[in-house]
Amino acid sequence: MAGSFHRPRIPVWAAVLGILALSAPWAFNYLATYTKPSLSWYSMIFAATPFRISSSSSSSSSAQTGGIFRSYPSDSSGGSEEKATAPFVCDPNHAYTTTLISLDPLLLYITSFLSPSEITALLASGASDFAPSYVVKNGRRIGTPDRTSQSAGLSRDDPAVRCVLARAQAFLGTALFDEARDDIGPPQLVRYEPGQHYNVHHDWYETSQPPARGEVDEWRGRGWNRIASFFAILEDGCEGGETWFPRVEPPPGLLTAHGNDVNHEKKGEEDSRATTPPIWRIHEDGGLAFRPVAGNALFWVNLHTNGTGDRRTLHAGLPVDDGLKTAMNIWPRKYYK
Ligand SMILES: O=C(O)CCC(=O)C(=O)O
Ligand SMILES: [Fe+2]
Repeated sequence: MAGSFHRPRIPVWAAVLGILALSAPWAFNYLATYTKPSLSWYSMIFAATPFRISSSSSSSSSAQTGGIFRSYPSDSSGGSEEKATAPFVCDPNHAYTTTLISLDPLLLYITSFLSPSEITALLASGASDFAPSYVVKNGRRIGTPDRTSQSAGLSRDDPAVRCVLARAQAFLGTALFDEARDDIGPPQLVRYEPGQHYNVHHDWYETSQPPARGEVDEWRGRGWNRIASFFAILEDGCEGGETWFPRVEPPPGLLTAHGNDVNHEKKGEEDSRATTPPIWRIHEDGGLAFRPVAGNALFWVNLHTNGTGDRRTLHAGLPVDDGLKTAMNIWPRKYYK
């Protein structure tokens, strides 16, 4: 019959496949939004799927931290996507300045220890490896409510990591670092979200640490301890999160010393000197507290000349109240006879 209408026949399997294909992106968005998966199954599925769900933040690159997708601000020195993905180039003449905070124990404040491009590269290098931070007790790694941040080990094969470690090693000089026997140590990133902290502690070990299993090198086969600490800030978009040294007494004039107002130079803000709080201050419970400023670092010596730990290096990462703080730890190892 002319004009009769024939309904097209769609096989049931084709209809089911079609519905699945249409709903897959929505399902992944739902998972990403309403679950906080630290689970590797999620990342595995996400990596395998042909879909990419765009982040709500358009002006930043994204990285994965412990299964949670997080945004980093784009490099202020770069900006375009092309620059962000350009290979890292180490500047062996990178300039920084130091302010002597305390002579005994030795504590220095280093301004511009890291450049913006180094920060970008270091964040990218550790981005996928964040896991709950631990402490080492009796040779074992344990989680503790004293340290609630997330940490990510950094590969020493990464060009940016190598570049910064070479700078740290040069900083130590021959007084603190013997190239033939000491080791700059495995570096790590540490990240604090609101409420996270690291209670008062020292970075040195009560007893020197055993060498890596199977180590036969004449020096590296001996015991070691952390001679010094570098604590460099990568991301400072937070309230709170000061690094506090309760047993370091400020020498006279320190609060108004050069270096305590450098933040305005870094950010290029003419009038921020009036509105930006100083970088270091006297803490209400004694000692000195340092506000996190990206690019800058604290450096202190942990051990007495006889190799025992200096208890005055006690310090804490005070709780981050809001935002995010990310930093890099470098703990040079001194090997002992
Ligand atoms: O977060 C801080 O301010 C200090 C961190 C620290 O002391 C450490 O990681 O050993
Ligand atoms: Fe520490």
